[in-house]
Amino acid sequence: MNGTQRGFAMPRRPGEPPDELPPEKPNEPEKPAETPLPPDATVDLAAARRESNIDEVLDTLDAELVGLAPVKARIREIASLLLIDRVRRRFGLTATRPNLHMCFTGSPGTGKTTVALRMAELLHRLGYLDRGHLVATTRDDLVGQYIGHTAPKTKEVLKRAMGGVLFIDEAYYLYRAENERDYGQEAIEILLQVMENQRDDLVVVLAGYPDRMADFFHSNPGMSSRIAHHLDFPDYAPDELMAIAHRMLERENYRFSAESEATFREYLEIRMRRPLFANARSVRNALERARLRQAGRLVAATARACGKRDLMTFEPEDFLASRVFSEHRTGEPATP
Ligand SMILES: Nc1ncnc2c1ncn2[C@@H]1O[C@H](COP(=O)(O)OP(=O)(O)OP(=O)(O)O)[C@@H](O)[C@H]1O
Repeated sequence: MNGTQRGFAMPRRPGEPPDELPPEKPNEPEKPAETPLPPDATVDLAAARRESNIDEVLDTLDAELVGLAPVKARIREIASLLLIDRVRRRFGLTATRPNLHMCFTGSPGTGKTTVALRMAELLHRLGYLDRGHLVATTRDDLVGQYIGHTAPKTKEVLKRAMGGVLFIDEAYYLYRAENERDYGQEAIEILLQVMENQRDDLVVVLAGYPDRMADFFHSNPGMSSRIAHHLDFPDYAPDELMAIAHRMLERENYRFSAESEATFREYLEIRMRRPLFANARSVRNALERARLRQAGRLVAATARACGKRDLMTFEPEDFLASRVFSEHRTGEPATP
């Protein structure tokens, strides 16, 4: 359907599926290059690597995320595989495109969405995905509340994600074992079909807590068999969280005073043991709140001139005013 025809299309009735997904392409071997290189030719892999611009994405990933060495290593492996596939095609060597659907397990705030975003960019640069964008979803984006609503909803999301990465956070909520007629099952079936038949156009990343993902795969072996890569995102240790905080501050032109660094570390050690702790996301939120307090402190101190150093520096009171400290002192229950 071209753009003009679409403009004159009849409005959809409620519950009627939207335009169908793009036609399925069988996962055929890649076509060889028009004129393959002769068998005795050689290719400069470093130049091929430069041309694809993948190092830029890999360097961004390194700069952006502290730690996560095994995750970064796996991403480099996938990048190498796709680069070699490209070079093979230049020699007329065919191979089916690798399955790249993935599962990212880890607690909230461990970097799963950020890595999925960089992955999408990388796959685009290597010619695997046409667009390389990320569509982040949860059950509510895919599953309807009434009969007939789920298929159109799921297909609409899939259509938006075509050419990029579809990220499904807490994917296990799609499946509700206690309710046989849950509409989530319908979404899973559509996803399975697209993951199999249109994997040249879309990479699906399922994300969530490790134990719940394991249960989900146990109940949905079809889904499990379509996942090629499992990447684990462990919780961060206090030193890593401090390194993350430093990196965040550096990017925003802030810094800790010597005393406030120790206060922030103490804050983190308490916060980590309380409910709803979300790793790097909690670090980000704590720094945002400290920024607010620092601004209040500076504006209130009208008797004192304010220099660049003051504007950049967090002091202990910017953290000590946090509820985490007061609740810790009084033993009150944690608040989000
Ligand atoms: N290793 C890290 N180094 C630096 N920043 C990090 C790291 N991991 C996560 N972050 C930052 O923490 C924030 C949350 O990360 P992200 O959204 O990728 O986590 P997530 O695992 O997808 O969490 P959620 O499931 O809650 O969305 C982002 O701002 C991200 O840049």
